[in-house]
Amino acid sequence: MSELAIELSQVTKRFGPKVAVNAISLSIPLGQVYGLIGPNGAGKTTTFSMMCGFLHPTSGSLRVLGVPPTPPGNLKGKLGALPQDALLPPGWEIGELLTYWARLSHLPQPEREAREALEKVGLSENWYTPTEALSHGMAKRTAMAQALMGKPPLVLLDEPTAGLDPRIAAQVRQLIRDMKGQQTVVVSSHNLQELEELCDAAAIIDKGSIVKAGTMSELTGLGAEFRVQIARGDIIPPELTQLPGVTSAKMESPGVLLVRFDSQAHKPEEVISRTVAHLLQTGVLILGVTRGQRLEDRVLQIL
Ligand SMILES: Nc1ncnc2c1ncn2[C@@H]1O[C@H](COP(=O)(O)OP(=O)(O)OP(=O)(O)O)[C@@H](O)[C@H]1O
Repeated sequence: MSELAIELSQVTKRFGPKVAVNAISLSIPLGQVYGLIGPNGAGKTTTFSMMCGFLHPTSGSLRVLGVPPTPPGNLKGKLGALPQDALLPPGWEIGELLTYWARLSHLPQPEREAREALEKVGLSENWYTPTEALSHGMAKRTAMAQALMGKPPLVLLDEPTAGLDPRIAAQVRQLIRDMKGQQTVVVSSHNLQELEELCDAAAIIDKGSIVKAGTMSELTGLGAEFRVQIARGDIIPPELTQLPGVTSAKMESPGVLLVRFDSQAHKPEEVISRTVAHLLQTGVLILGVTRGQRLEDRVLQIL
């Protein structure tokens, strides 16, 4: 198997005249938590559905765990998926339903898998609850439990925390953190703080195309820029660009100095310390220093 969990090459999906996904190329290494970011209608769910093998691309090619994802049997037992609007069949108790699904996936100890998965999503008390009696959040957690059963090497989660209360959402985030390095997880969410915390890398999609992709550190500029909150004093940017490593310096907004630096040749701590020392020497008073930019701000800037 290749070192890539997922590889999309020039993948396009049309629905009649509508181009939902437009020539996307994407590589997701094994063991990463990878985020799909984008506004409503960007094409995230369509991309997910193609990765799961639920939809066939109009053109381009996909490889998931080294094989084409269609027909879906290609990935049997290797892929756990939480679709965006997971619907549970009526007339089942959830323990019974998960055990049935575990059997369908040929897991060796179906009932045990079902119990462990329900425990992970905080529903261990609900073994006998009928599917019709589940709240939206409980139904979502049941669907998530299905995706986790058997510890598949690849887990695709479309908006896993949307509609969950804060305590359960935090529990789901911890589950994803625990999978890091052991399973590959692709997760889409509109909660960008959540993705910033969880993901090793992400792609920002808009109108079916990737507008930016990279590691979280690249996306947030963590290794290449910092901001200094200025309380008082005169900033002379040309003086700052004379400092070793500093490539640009400008007032981004009143009281906020943005400094970019050459992260290949210089360590962040050295450039930051030199800059701060220079500012202090020239009588500038500083309120704080932050590295990079919040993912949310970055995404709003890009889209
Ligand atoms: N079956 C379909 N038939 C026609 N158009 C579709 C179909 N599925 C999706 N689309 C369109 O494709 C585009 C991408 O939709 P998609 O659901 O992938 O977006 P998304 O990024 O997941 O959005 P959201 O954040 O709202 O869930 C949208 O314009 C949507 O209307």
